[in-house]
Amino acid sequence: MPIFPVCGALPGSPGEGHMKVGVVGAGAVGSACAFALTLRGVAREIVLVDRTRKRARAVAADLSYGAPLTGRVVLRDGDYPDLAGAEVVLITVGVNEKTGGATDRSDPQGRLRLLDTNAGIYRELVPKVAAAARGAVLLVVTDPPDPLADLARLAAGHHRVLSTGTFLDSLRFRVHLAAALDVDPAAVEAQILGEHGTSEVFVWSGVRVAGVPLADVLSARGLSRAACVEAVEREVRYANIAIIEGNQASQYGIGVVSARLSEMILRDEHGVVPVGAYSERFGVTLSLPSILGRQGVKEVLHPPLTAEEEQGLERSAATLREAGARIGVGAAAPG
Ligand SMILES: NC(=O)c1ccc[n+]([C@@H]2O[C@H](COP(=O)([O-])OP(=O)(O)OC[C@H]3O[C@@H](n4cnc5c(N)ncnc54)[C@H](O)[C@@H]3O)[C@@H](O)[C@H]2O)c1
Repeated sequence: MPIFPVCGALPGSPGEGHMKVGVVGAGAVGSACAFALTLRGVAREIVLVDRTRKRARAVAADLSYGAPLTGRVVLRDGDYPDLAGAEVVLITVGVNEKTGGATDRSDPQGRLRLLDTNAGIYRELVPKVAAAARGAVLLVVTDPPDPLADLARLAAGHHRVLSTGTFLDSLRFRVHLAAALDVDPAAVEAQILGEHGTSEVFVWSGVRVAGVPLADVLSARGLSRAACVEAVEREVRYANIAIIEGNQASQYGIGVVSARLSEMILRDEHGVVPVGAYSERFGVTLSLPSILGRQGVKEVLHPPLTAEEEQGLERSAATLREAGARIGVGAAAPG
């Protein structure tokens, strides 16, 4: 329901560029997603759903008071049926790394430690989301997003399911490379592929600064590649844990990432970013550079990789297939 009484219809009309986005989960991440969606002017209507309705209502009300300075958007709290007509639904419910005990840098399981608990929540909730928001693209934000996207795809009964995957990791990669090289992150092209988790693959062979290969930039400055790799990977791999140690939850970066992905989908932009989608080749959801449009991933691109990176991607896929098997998703081995 609208936070405040509405006289007349909500802006826009469903099916005519209404741009309705659902955010399921109004915790730290869901609130940050709704905030970023509001600031970017992505949607005309944002519906927040949480098991604690009061929380969703409070977040929607809080954002509503800033919305007149952003764009024309109506924010509401709601229940699952209120997601009807949404074109994109972000799913952010579940335990986070802090409450789920996934903040140990030496734990090879990493975010996969949250899988069993969050899979239980997804089994119950995704059918309700899919029944209400029939044509929507579902964007899985909850950790670990890749196996949960596989579960959500089966529970929803369609393929319009993405995981935020390694888009955020890739931005962290760009930001730390840019800091190391003292350049604008916008000039750095760099990607992380595979799992949003400990088996992720840094594609060092593809790093460019305004088209110039990293090796050339480093050698022109007399810098060591090994030192750069070690320092940047350490920062990026544990970026979430460092944030949680200072502020309980990693939320703002993923909020902007989720809003930007929603925008690419709603506007049928054909943006190309590393995002998690089911891969026939790997038999599981994992991140590869993907062309995003109104129905989700339109096409996946396979960048050239070194033999080592290729092996890393195979290992990442195997890790995710094992995780899927653990929750009964039973991803088939690739043919
Ligand atoms: N994909 C990424 O890159 C990324 C980044 C940061 C966090 N995350 C993940 O996002 C998730 C949410 O994190 P958070 O910090 O917002 O947690 P949080 O505890 O602040 O919020 C979770 C919300 O989910 C709601 N919820 C829980 N179970 C529910 C259910 N069954 N039905 C409806 N609502 C329910 C809770 O009421 C709460 O409001 C975690 O899994 C976290 O690890 C993912």
